[in-house]
Amino acid sequence: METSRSKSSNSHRGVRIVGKIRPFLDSEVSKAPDGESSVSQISMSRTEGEFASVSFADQANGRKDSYKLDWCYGQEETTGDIFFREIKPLLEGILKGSNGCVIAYGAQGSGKTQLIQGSEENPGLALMAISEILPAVEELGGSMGISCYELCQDHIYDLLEPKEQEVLVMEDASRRIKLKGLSQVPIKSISEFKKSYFYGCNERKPLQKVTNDVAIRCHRGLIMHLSYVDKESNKLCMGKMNFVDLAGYEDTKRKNFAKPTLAEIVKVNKSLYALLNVVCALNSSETYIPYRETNLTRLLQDFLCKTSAAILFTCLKPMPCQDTMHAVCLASRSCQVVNRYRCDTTKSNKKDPRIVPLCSPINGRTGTLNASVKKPERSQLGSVERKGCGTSSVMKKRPQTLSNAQKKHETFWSEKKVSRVLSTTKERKTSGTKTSTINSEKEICVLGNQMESQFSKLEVNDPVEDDHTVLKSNDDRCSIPNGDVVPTNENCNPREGAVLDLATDFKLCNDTYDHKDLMKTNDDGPPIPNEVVSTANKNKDHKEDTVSGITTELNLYNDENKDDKEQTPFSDVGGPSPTITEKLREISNKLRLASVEPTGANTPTITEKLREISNSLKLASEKPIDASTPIDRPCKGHMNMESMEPKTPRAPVYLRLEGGCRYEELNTPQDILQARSTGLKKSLVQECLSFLNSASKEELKELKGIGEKRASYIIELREETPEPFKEMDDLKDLGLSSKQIRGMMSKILGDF
Ligand SMILES: Nc1ncnc2c1ncn2[C@@H]1O[C@H](COP(=O)(O)OP(=O)(O)OP(=O)(O)O)[C@@H](O)[C@H]1O
Repeated sequence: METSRSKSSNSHRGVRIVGKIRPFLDSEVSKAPDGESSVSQISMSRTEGEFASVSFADQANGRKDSYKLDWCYGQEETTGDIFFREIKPLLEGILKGSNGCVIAYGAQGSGKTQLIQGSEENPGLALMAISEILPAVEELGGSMGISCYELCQDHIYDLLEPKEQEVLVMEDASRRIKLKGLSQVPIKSISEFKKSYFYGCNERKPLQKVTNDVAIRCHRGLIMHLSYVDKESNKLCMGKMNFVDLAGYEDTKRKNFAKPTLAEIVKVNKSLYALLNVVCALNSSETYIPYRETNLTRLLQDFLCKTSAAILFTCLKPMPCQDTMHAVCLASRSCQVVNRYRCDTTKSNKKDPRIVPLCSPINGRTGTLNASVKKPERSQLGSVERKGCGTSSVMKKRPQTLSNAQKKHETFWSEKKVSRVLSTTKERKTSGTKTSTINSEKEICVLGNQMESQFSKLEVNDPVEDDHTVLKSNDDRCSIPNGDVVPTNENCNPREGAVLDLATDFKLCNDTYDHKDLMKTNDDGPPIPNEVVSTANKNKDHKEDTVSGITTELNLYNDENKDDKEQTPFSDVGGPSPTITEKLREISNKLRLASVEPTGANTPTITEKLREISNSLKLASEKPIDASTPIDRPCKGHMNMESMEPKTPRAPVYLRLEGGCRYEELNTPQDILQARSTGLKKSLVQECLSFLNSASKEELKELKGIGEKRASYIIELREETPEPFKEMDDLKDLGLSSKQIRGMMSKILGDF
């Protein structure tokens, strides 16, 4: 009879995943008096030499979940059947000097120990194997030995010769695994084997466990070592076979475990995950196999590799239970049949090679899983339940797309952001008695720069449109005023967003100026009324009017904030309130007008214009104001409405620059004459300098103190730099004294 393994072994690459449904126990049958429970709700279908699928009927939901495995054995099939079909073919390889591994995996009480170890009466696979190998090795003139170990909480202990030290997993120079401290007991007969194995596994406890007596959930293993000298090649032939009875998989989320137990289960599950990841990686022919995750996988490294043959038995209880379904689902993910499918689908995923779209050939579900191996986490253990099968990792990757909860979260925060803007607006409305204005050059420059950059952004992304189309949204407009309309991500288009950003910046900008040290109150000075701005901008050209318009806008905006009763920056008295967006749009249009006008080399920029205005503002603010000054200073908390009204500009005044930006008003005729003569002197000096920069050599030589040498030198300087003389001090380079310079200049200018 051809074994199922031999049929499918042609395509077998890594670890074969085989299911085994154990028979019902008497206790399980007796629970249901009518015998209903004995009718298994687990069903399986097999395609000889291909695969088997295990299905769980979920009667509550009326659906059936199927998981694909390499093969599956039913309740009626005995351990002998399994040995004949699955293990016997393996033993041939072991006898030839290769390694083999048989692992029993599944939920608690699913029949793992029974399958591997069995009992005297019902021998398990290990006993059957040794019964087969031992006579063969003796025939070859070789010897056999066994080692038994227990793996508790990721520590390995020797069961046959218990010691204080735990067994260490080490690698030799050729990267072969050495288990330092694990004893090897020679076996010459089956009875010796039974004695050592059954006593070692069932009776004897490792020394550490006796003292601590904590861990009860452990993996247990039996390694059969065989060696003989091949008579043909005269070489030593060594083979190993590892039978592993894993601790039962338990879902930590389902039951309430005590703390030490929970920690123990978590450790067990972690190692199971690591093992299945290794199996996955092998079955997917991955280059990296994650052996180093746990001691279990490190220990099994020589048995779970491409040169060794391995079978993972997934033991199943006959009645469906959550742990069994988890276990078979995880095993199915590692199954090579599905992994072939996965390999095909990976090709189509070019964007992210780590993410593979999954679709179980059986249940047709899709999912996104991480092909890279991660350390398993407790929370992830339960999350794989009833998901699509087939991945190179049993770990799930966080979905790339946003879940509803995440979307809600993000919407919440974006709404929060907008409401923060609104609350800032409201705060401004109710902020009480403070009056504010932009009153320093720096502030205006900053604001100018901000607005220029903001509007230039708008210019690029936001071509001029009809005013009414600019800020349309679902709800007529997306506006901040009065907090009536709350813009959200959903109902604001990008254009509105841009304006909103601008509005936010604008408000932030003004918020900054709300700060105490930037405010003009009764304590530290008067607010700057509009008329000063108007005066400062009077007689300017159209462009300057535009800029002053902007300034007026800003002042209006600030002046609106002055109203301690209304304190509504966006509302006017007796009419519908223009929105901030409308105001900003107006400013935007004015700025655009200003920016599209042809500008000469000397045309001042908006910032420069604003700086000019700032200077004027400074001048006004620094001027001492006496009682007769027509500008009323509002008391703190009271708005001076008079200052809001348009005023006839005062007569122009003469100003004298006193270094930097400080101006001084000139009142007496003497002051005015002095100021004029100073200006005249400066212009005469400029005339002299331009003469020196342009006169011919002959003309230069006619000047006092300029001879042949100096004239040639001046010409040389002019060849290097077109205008070498820009200030009086530059003349000192010619080696002239002050007296000589004065004489030279009087010659140029002639007598007055
Ligand atoms: N093939 C079988 N025929 C009859 N009884 C079986 C078979 N397999 C398992 N059993 C019985 O089922 C029970 C549980 O089996 P076993 O102890 O092997 O499970 P386990 O998965 O090793 O449990 P644990 O995870 O607790 O070690 C035992 O009483 C065992 O006798």
